Amino acid sequence: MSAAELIAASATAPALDTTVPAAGLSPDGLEALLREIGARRYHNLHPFHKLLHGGKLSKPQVQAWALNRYYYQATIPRKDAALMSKMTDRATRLEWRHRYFDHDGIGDDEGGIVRWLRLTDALGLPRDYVESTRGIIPGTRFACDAYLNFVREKTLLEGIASSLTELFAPGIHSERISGMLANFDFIDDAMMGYFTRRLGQAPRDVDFALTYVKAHARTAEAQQAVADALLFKTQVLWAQLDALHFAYVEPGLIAPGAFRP
Ligand SMILES: O=C(O)c1cc(C(=O)O)c2c(n1)C(=O)C(=O)c1cc(C(=O)O)[nH]c1-2
Repeated sequence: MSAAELIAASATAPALDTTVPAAGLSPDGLEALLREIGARRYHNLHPFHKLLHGGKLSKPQVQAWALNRYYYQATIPRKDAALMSKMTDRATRLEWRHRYFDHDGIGDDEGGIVRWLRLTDALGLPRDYVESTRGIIPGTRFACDAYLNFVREKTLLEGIASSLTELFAPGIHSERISGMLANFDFIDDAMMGYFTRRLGQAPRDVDFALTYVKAHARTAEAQQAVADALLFKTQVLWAQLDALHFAYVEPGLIAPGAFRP
């Protein structure tokens, strides 16, 4: 689907109603609502991703994506550390802590952030420039910081619910690996290492988070907060791609100081 077709489809799509009924939902009813939010709002639908996975971007545009996405990667373990500080129960912390180590690394595992830097290295971006985050666009910084602040400020249940976009991540990761390998001659298997690894990690993460949310959101009010948290998170992801599209696709207005191909 082209960007124009996507825009036309979204203009005529029926509204998404995420109101939880006053009597509340069953745990499976809540899961169905969350899956509906993902089906309608996840960033796999964003035109920028269609361009990326379809090989319709130039190498400098792919560099801009990888450079900006580094800030999301670097925010995730900070977010998970903030979330863990809200877990008064040791068993829950023990369940969650591998998510932190998945990104920062532990023992022989170098972790996701280093795997991401291997991608930016191979794309020709200097590591100190990437790690400094000097070149990211403002929209990336504000969206990622909003996610971190959301988790800091909201309840543990809302924080866990906001991670549930990962329910939909394995699909987009597979699409990205195969699409980018097939469509860009400057991408190879090693550069997709971050996503290949996530294919095994994300399903395990969401199993726990989804079970937790279904067990703990037992009132209509709590279920509404969960649905709202997931919606918020889809907006965190969407806003990053809107900003990238605006700066590096069209109209091509790059903020002062941001990476210029
Ligand atoms: O490539 C993607 O589209 C994508 C999306 C998401 C997501 O849905 O938030 C995550 C990831 N990747 C990812 O790699 C990752 O480690 C991750 C952690 C989280 C989270 O909210 O805790 N989301 C995501």
